[in-house]
Amino acid sequence: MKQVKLVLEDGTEIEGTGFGAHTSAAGEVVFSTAMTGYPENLTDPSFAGQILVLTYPMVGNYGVPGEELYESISKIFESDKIHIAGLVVNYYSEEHSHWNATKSLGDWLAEYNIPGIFGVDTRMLTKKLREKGAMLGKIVAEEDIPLHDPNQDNLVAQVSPPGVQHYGKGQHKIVLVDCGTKTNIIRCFLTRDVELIRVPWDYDFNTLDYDGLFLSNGPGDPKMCEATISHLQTALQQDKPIFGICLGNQLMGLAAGGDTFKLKYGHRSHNQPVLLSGTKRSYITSQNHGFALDTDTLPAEWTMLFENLNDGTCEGIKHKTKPFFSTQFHPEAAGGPEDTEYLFDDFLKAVEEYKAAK
Ligand SMILES: NC(=O)CC[C@H](N)C(=O)O
Repeated sequence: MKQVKLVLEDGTEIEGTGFGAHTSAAGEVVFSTAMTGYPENLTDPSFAGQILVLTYPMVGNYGVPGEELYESISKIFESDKIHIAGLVVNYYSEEHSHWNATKSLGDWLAEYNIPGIFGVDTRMLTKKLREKGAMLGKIVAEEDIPLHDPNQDNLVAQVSPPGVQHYGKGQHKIVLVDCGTKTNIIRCFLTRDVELIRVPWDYDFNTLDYDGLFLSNGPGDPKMCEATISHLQTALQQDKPIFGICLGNQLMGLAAGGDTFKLKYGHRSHNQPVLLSGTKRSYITSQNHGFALDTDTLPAEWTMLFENLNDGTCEGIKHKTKPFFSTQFHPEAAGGPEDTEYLFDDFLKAVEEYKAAK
């Protein structure tokens, strides 16, 4: 293992030990306070372009599970590769032990040419990111490289699949617009009565025959998804149920005529409290986002569905009369609490009602 360093755009330089691939990488440095779930986090396409700091002090101790398939998608991972640009941890546990581990975290990172750095005071680093906001940064091994802002790239186009795929044989035909979907969203649909048509981010789904539309999570600035927003504006003219998660929530808001903004340092953890509007009921949710919808910009036919109890930001919206709703948090979890998975049932109930009325 060799010495490497983490360099931030404010000039901070932190020495540490390299693990994973011995290479340099640049990206946006963000932190997650989730205590477990690195196999899920690292393969979540929403992390594309980001150098991820995990605040949990010991990482790697349960290794990395082997690949198993469920209906041709991964049973365990959230996509078929690692999407983060780099990983920053305090203590890397080189020795792992878990019943389904097949390799170490370091070997897995190396397989995808992703660098990691450990021996970093992640508390100090997280405080800095909280005070100054998410910053650009780089892990530097042998070769110095320039900083790079991934939010200037169309990351969704990079992670979205090239073609259409079909799954399941259920009675409700759902189109999943894949802007970088987590596979647990697919699993959540396939354990219900659904036939899923998974289409690329810029596919004109209005040409398809379907019962309900789903908008996935995905990386980067939602305003980059112009094609999706424009197709969605057509779908919003109709009455077919629409459900969106995370990036899907931001796209729903943008298509409705609202605006998004970049949060100072985002929400990335498994314990974000949200309030269901009009009730005193709160849920603990899994989150991973750096942007948010500005609810003040929502047109009059829309209303806030969930609110973040830490900072008051928008955690979901719904249309006042049509069956359209979306959440900024992750009802599919993976990792994190599954308390809001019932929203998939609510969506399919809306689909049933729509079909019955037709
Ligand atoms: N998980 C997601 O879908 C993230 C959405 C968007 N890229 C954000 O950071 O806010």
